[in-house]
Amino acid sequence: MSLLHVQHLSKTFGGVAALDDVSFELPAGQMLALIGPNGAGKSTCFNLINGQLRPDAGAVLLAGKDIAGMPARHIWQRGVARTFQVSAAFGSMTVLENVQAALLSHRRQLWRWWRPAASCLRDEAMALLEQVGMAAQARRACGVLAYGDIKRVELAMALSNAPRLLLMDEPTAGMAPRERQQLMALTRRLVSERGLSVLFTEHSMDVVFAFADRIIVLARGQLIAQGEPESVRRDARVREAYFGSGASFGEANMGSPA
Ligand SMILES: Nc1ncnc2c1ncn2[C@@H]1O[C@H](COP(=O)(O)OP(=O)(O)OP(=O)(O)O)[C@@H](O)[C@H]1O
Repeated sequence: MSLLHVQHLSKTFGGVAALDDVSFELPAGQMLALIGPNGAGKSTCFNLINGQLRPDAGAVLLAGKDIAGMPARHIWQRGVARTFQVSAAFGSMTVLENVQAALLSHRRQLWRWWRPAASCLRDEAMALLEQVGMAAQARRACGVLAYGDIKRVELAMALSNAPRLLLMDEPTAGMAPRERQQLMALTRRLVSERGLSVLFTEHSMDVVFAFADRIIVLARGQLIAQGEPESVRRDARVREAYFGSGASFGEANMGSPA
């Protein structure tokens, strides 16, 4: 059984079908890329899976249990975490404090925040920072970190509820090519080590084709292709959706689709 099984998911906004009868699966321990031109329905799909939106129809099975329409917090408690394009870390707090706050929030122990930060789940936070290669910078304020390092901290924060499924919304947006590769290689390692499943949206095709085990492609709310990277790269409907022609994906970096 797949960890995530999306079945016939639909969502309409004022007559616009943002997602139209979409179905796909994500097995445990895999990275699945969700791609498509602007307005294809990627964010809507994410928001339906993590409970920010209720579907008009369809199911979202997490390990066999339908979570569609549950409050976002309940879905998070069931092991669905998300990273955002916009930074979720507090710049004035240290790296360690940000991860401690994420751990405390998961356990609904915010009252403990009034104690000295050092006593709150310090070892657990440090263990997470070790995993993302940020332990050495634990005492630095997030506000002074390089962008790629902030992304690592956010990854540690997302891991604070020991997720089974991690949703990553354009994880490498705004990063230099080398930083992109490093962040996704780290994500890949976490997937292997923790048996995590990752669903990610991404406009950078070099990242998608290098790191996705499988790819699903949306266009105007409909799933138009899915499969392994090479078959998706060759798919005529995908090229049509991206370029409106028979043009092919470049070998390296496509940049943002039109
Ligand atoms: N809250 C909303 N109210 C009205 N229409 C919406 C809403 N959210 C999304 N839409 C519409 O649904 C469609 C899908 O939007 P969505 O944001 O899911 O696409 P996307 O693939 O994430 O796009 P992008 O790559 O530009 O972020 C678009 O036509 C969008 O205008």
